[in-house]
Amino acid sequence: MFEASGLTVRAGGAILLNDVSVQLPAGQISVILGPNGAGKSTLFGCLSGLLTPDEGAALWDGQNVAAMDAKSRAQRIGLLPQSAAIYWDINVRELVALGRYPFSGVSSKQEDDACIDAAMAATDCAQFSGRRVRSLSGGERARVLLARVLAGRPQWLLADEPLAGLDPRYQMQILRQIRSLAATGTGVALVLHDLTQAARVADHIVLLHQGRVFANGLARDVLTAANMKAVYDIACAIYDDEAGQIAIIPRG
Ligand SMILES: Nc1ncnc2c1ncn2[C@@H]1O[C@H](COP(=O)(O)OP(=O)(O)OP(=O)(O)O)[C@@H](O)[C@H]1O
Repeated sequence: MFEASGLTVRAGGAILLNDVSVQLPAGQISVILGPNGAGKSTLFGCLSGLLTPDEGAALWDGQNVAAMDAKSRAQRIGLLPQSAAIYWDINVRELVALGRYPFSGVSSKQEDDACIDAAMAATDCAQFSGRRVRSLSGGERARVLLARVLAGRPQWLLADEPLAGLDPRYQMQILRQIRSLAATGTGVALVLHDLTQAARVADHIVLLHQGRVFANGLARDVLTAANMKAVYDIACAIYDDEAGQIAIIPRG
């Protein structure tokens, strides 16, 4: 269980998170939604231990993440940041292999190679193995960056917009992979912007607005027309699809 307990983050005279408390169970997919600037990436900063909140704490099974040893935190929590910037023009396999860095000295080359190969297969990146990362398209890079995180076999995956730039086929493939990770007990939290994708994949949704939790629960209860109007200031049509899930169509 991951828990945000009363997280408050302030910067530059603004309150980025304001007393945010949520529980994110392992083995489930939690989707964090909210408008631009709502505080989603700031929340991931706190959950990953990269950002120390001014008040409150991110707790993993009761342990304060900010106080964890950095190496063991990196071995357990895989963070896919929102920015897809790549600063070194190394080859794709080398970049994915960086996901094994927290395990240097504790994992064998054979184990590292198996993790790298599996992550590249899961994201369909093996075909680019020897390519320079800067020669890849935006969607290809996004998959490679996800592969780097998966190569670390995290117990918790925090992925900030993992579907950004992916075509519909790869969106579905990556969501299938993420679902199967959760089914094996991995904790998963995703920031998404596509409301229908969020409804499809989420076990539960946390809707942030202006640094606060506006709603938290099942997709059907959170993604209501009234909540979408209040948070995004948009009108939405909400349909039941043939699979018994909801589709949310912004109408303007
Ligand atoms: N150092 C800072 N000083 C002032 N405001 C900041 C600072 N850092 C971040 N912010 C603001 O905090 C808010 C939350 O940022 P955050 O990146 O968490 O939003 P987000 O929900 O992830 O947005 P997006 O959907 O655009 O990625 C934004 O309005 C941002 O401008």
